[in-house]
Amino acid sequence: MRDPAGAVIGLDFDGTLSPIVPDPAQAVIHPEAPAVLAELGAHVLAVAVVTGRPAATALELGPGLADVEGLVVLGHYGFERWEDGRISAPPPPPGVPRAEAELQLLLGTLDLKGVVIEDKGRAVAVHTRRSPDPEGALAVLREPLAKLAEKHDLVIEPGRMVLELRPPGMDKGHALSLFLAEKAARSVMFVGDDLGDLAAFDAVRASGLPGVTVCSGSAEVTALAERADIVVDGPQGVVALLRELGSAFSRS
Ligand SMILES: O=P(O)(O)OC[C@H]1O[C@H](O[C@H]2O[C@H](CO)[C@@H](O)[C@H](O)[C@H]2O)[C@H](O)[C@@H](O)[C@@H]1O
Repeated sequence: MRDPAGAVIGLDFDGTLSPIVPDPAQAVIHPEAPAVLAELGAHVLAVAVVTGRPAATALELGPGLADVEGLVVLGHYGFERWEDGRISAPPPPPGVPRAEAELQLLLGTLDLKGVVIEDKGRAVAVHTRRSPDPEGALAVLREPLAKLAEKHDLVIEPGRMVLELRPPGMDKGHALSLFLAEKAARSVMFVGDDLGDLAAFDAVRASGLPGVTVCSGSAEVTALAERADIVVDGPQGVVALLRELGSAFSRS
């Protein structure tokens, strides 16, 4: 609060800026989030959305985000970077299309209702939220998906009613650490809701900077709340907290 010009604010997308919905393609950012981020962005060193989504998808589902001055989107857990209208990323890993082709066959043999594949380009996610028994379906999928990931040099990223097969070598913690160093941040706040955000919480602690971790709370994930400095009530609570911060900076 004393030095906003040195602060980096990192935010997850789904479940943090955007309420969880059954169909990933229908997710949409909280309507007030872009304006609130724009106000915050005018005071702090940098605002970054750090997400498992492809950066372009986060921007599509977050109309108004691209207009937030100075905003950076670190997509695919940090493999991709969107800034000033441009995306940079390493070449996509060959294992993903191969794993996806086998995944279709695998799901055909398992006879699970309501299980849906999300083709993310550099990764592939298997969602169970729309299954009659989402947790049960996850339990059935865990082992065969782990084997499939290993076969194609990928790793499993578990999330809210989802198992994702993605390339190794990057996570939100590493992405946030690199960003803090690049910006020469003097303090940091990270807001997240899911297991993939724990690495970013660790990065906040490891940075040695004055830092605060915020959990966008839900009944679905409790591990994050246990590790957070502050717990707020889902995306509505996140937006309220960010609005309060922005207003406080504007007053001072
Ligand atoms: O890092 P994030 O921004 O939190 O992205 C993580 C995953 O989010 C999406 O799935 C989650 O949100 C969906 C829409 O609300 C929901 O239907 C699903 O159950 C959640 O797991 C997204 O579809 C994944 O690709 C992201 O990796």
